[in-house]
Amino acid sequence: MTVAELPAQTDVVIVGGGLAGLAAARRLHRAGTPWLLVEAAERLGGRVRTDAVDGYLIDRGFQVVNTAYPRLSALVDLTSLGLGYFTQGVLVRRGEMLHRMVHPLRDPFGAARTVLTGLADAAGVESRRISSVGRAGDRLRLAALAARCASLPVDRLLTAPETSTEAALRRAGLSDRIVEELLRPFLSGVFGERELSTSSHVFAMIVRSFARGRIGLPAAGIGALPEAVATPLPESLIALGVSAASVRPGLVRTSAGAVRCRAVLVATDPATATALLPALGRVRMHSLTTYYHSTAEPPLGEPILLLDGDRRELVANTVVVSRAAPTYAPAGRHLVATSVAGPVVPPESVVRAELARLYGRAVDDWEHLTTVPVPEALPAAPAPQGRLRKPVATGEGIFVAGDHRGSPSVQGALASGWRAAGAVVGYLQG
Ligand SMILES: Cc1cc2nc3c(=O)[nH]c(=O)nc-3n(C[C@H](O)[C@H](O)[C@H](O)COP(=O)(O)OP(=O)(O)OC[C@H]3O[C@@H](n4cnc5c(N)ncnc54)[C@H](O)[C@@H]3O)c2cc1C
Repeated sequence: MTVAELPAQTDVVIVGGGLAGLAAARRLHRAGTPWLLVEAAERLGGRVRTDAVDGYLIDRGFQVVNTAYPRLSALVDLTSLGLGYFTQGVLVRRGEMLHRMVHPLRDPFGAARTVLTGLADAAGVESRRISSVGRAGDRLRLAALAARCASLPVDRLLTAPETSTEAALRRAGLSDRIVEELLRPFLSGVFGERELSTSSHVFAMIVRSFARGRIGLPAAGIGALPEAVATPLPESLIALGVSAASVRPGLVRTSAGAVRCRAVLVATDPATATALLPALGRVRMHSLTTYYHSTAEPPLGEPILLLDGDRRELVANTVVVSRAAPTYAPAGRHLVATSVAGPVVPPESVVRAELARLYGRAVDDWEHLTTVPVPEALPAAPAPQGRLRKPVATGEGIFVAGDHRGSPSVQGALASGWRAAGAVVGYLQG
């Protein structure tokens, strides 16, 4: 729809065309409720987008599709995305050695196989002496935790006593070593914070999806995700480049004029949602920065996340993304994505030195393509959250969705949009 065609009236105005707004539109569309979506940017997707630059696919920060997200697979035929998958498990750098940690549920007794002695393994990893990450019993405890999160009903997980993630890891009996060498670096890249102050309920949902699903990247980049959610929606009901300036019951004022409506659904980023609806209160955000490098000689032979077990607390993870999805780099080149959690954006030279240590090889000839800082990447969800699924109705026909209304994730955003649209339909029928 062009800006000039903005209707003066509709039943529901959705503000924001990220995953939450698009999921809401899908539900309203299915219900046959007239709606209009206004999106401030010139394209849909919000925080989930991909730029094609000189033959590389540069996602707006390293982020992945998890096949176990239930709302995602309900809205999108995942096979249509041409997903390239990452290896299940991770590599951990500790001193001179790289350790392979296999997926705890696939191989709960696999500690011995974290050992690679002298021989190069499938990833081309060589290690010099026998050791492992964590202490005896850690793998079994980790497997038990994963099995519990994978098998219990979600409601049970979300009504279990709530603590910080750090406290939940200690309560599960995991050793300081496995927390510091594996879990803290891994989770810092998921939460955007190293303190592990994030609610144990969010942690349980994350573990559940990692235990039940696989992670991968769409062949066309992560931006293919919102495109796929939007595919069944008529373009004539979506106004790009139109920003909502204010919302009040029955009226949305936009940069292209006012639209009267029966209900408003605010599905913007958290900061804009609070600006439009101050009663929501401020939402603190966590930051993530991704460094993209290109190389002709990839440091690993498989698509596996490499973590820093040396407690250097800078790089959360690094991965050759083009090993999972070869479309991410032009022929003869590979794309390496390296994530740093927190508001500080270290100079590329500092990150490059860390990459040389982590991969155990010279990286001087790697080309730095770009650094993508996302200061407002994920809403903070510290314990106690109380209800992880926050109310979506604010009263007088105004509704709110977004990853700040559920778990800070793709699933949280989609589910909140779906839930809010359901509430809107009920309100309009009521
Ligand atoms: C670097 C990074 C890595 C991540 N990694 C993962 C991951 O691996 N797995 C995972 O599950 N999640 C991940 N996430 C989180 C996930 O991307 C978000 O939770 C999700 O995209 C949020 O969607 P949303 O619709 O709630 O908000 P947004 O994507 O922020 O969408 C809000 C939309 O509203 C629009 N808007 C704002 N103001 C206005 C206005 N006034 N008028 C009209 N429109 C407006 C914006 O332009 C935007 O399109 C990651 C996020 C980042 C940034």
